[in-house]
Amino acid sequence: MSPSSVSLSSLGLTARGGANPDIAGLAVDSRLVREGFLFAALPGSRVHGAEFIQYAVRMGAAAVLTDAEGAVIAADVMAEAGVAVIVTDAPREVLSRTAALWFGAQPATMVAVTGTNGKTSVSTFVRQIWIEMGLSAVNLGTTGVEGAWTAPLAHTTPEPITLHRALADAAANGITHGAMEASSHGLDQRRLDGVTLKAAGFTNFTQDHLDYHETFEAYFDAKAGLFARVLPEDGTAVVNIDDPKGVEMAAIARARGCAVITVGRDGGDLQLSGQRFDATGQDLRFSWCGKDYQKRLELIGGFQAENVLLACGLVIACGADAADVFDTLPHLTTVRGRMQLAATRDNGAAVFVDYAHTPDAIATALKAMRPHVMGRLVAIVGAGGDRDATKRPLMGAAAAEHADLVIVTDDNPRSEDPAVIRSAVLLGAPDATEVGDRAEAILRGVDAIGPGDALLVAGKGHETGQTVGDDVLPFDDVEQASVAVAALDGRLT
Ligand SMILES: CC(=O)N[C@H]1[C@@H](OP(=O)(O)OP(=O)(O)OC[C@H]2O[C@@H](n3ccc(=O)[nH]c3=O)[C@H](O)[C@@H]2O)O[C@H](CO)[C@@H](O)[C@@H]1O[C@H](C)C(=O)N[C@@H](C)C(=O)N[C@H](CCC(=O)O)C(=O)O
Ligand SMILES: Nc1ncnc2c1ncn2[C@@H]1O[C@H](COP(=O)(O)OP(=O)(O)OP(=O)(O)O)[C@@H](O)[C@H]1O
Ligand SMILES: N[C@H](CCC[C@H](N)C(=O)O)C(=O)O
Ligand SMILES: [Mg+2]
Repeated sequence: MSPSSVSLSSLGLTARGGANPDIAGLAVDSRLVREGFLFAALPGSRVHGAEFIQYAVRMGAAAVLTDAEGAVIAADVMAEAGVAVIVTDAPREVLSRTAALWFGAQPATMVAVTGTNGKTSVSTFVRQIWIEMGLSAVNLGTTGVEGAWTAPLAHTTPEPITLHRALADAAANGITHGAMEASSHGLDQRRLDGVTLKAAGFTNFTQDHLDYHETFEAYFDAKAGLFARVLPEDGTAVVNIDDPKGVEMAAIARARGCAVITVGRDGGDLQLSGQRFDATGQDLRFSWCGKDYQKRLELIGGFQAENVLLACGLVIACGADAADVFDTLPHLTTVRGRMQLAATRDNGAAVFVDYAHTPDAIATALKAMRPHVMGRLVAIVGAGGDRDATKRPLMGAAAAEHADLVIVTDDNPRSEDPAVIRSAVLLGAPDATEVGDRAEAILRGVDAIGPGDALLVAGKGHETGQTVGDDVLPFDDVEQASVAVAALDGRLT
């Protein structure tokens, strides 16, 4: 739990001129500053936080943490107000470490997972394995804080004050184990640099978020920060080496003296050697330290086995006995909105909801369904507004290549014109049917599936809203799928 107030120096901060006021709280947004707070005035994409120092001072800020540019922008205001000023060329990193010290406790065993796809899945499986082993655990990320203790989160990797408040609350509630997602934005903005990790995981690297990072190199460098900087030298990197970028991540971690556990189909310390699929799941064969194992997984999709084995590697890296870890596999359950069976038609055709929102995830999800499906595969896809626009035609193309029938619809158009987004997706899927209204698209998709067929509703997964402009309209793919099935099978009263 955070203290009521501590001196600036006990938070490891040195102010210009040696001022050392008591600090009563931390804020990154001037509107949240209260009497005695430290205000972190960070450079932003739209504006420099230093523009709000005057406001923060009026709210009672006792200290300001900023960079050289911020110090220049607000020099007069700060001199006149007499606040303590800390200037650093790494204000985000310093804020993370300060937040860790301010909130104090975090679960003693923490792991973080990065990669384009699979972060939520792997961190959820890590948490499920720990709980199956009798430990008190949570996962933190896109789906909020879940597990032995729950709380909502607005971001996949929250900014450091929110993150460390959540970790301290978890620790205060007796949580000893935590698995978190490290998004590329979060890593780039040093949001998790104050978290003490035992292990870090890497899933895969494909296209996403180029609107923010601009180049693949910058996107890779952001993710590599988990292994090059955040993971301590006595920590363990657990990497998927089927992805060439995983081999690079392993080399980055090894060069710093970190231990490395490799996971893969083609080789690796933890190697997946066989998979047999059926209607409700799959049987896995794999090896660890020269010993073979065979386990049942009640999960749909070949890639989920990769996620599960990466999760096993992370739990083993934290000190668990491997055989105990593998014994939990038959008890793992679907991650919310990830290859989730949402409804089944009277004719046996199944509707799955999945969070695939990148070209690679759409291809992976559809390919993963094939071995479980005898008939045709129908896909419903759409792309988000105010997000990487270059991925749109590629998402359409991935659906067209791997499904037998494609319906293009809306997925959080946000501030953009939904018709423009759909036409970009349709460039990659010219034969697709365009149905803007997502509920109608789901109804049409459900109507199209006969015996042995399956429908994949991609893009929204666990989400419960459709963001149009600034409004979030209630919308849940799982619920809509059930409604559509009930309506078409005459089960609505
Ligand atoms: C693109 C991005 O990451 N933006 C982050 C960034 O905001 P920004 O650069 O746009 O900030 P700005 O509006 O220019 O303002 C600059 C500074 O002034 C401050 N300010 C602003 C207004 C005011 O009145 N007072 C004030 O103090 C702001 O708090 C900010 O620190 O710095 C802010 C403070 O640190 C973050 O909250 C904000 O995350 C926003 C909320 C966001 O939506 N981020 C998304 C894109 C994100 O991080 N997503 C990933 C997705 C992961 C995935 O899909 O894999 C995630 O981890 O969730
Ligand atoms: N190992 C994997 N390889 C390829 N695709 C995957 C893998 N795991 C999950 N996916 C696909 O990516 C989608 C998102 O999965 P998940 O939510 O676990 O990823 P994430 O990395 O947390 O995404 P986000 O960036 O939104 O936080 C899934 O619904 C599935 O379609
Ligand atoms: N965390 C991802 C989720 C995308 C999900 C999809 N439904 C969309 O809105 O694009 C993002 O914000 O880019
Ligand atoms: Mg996620």
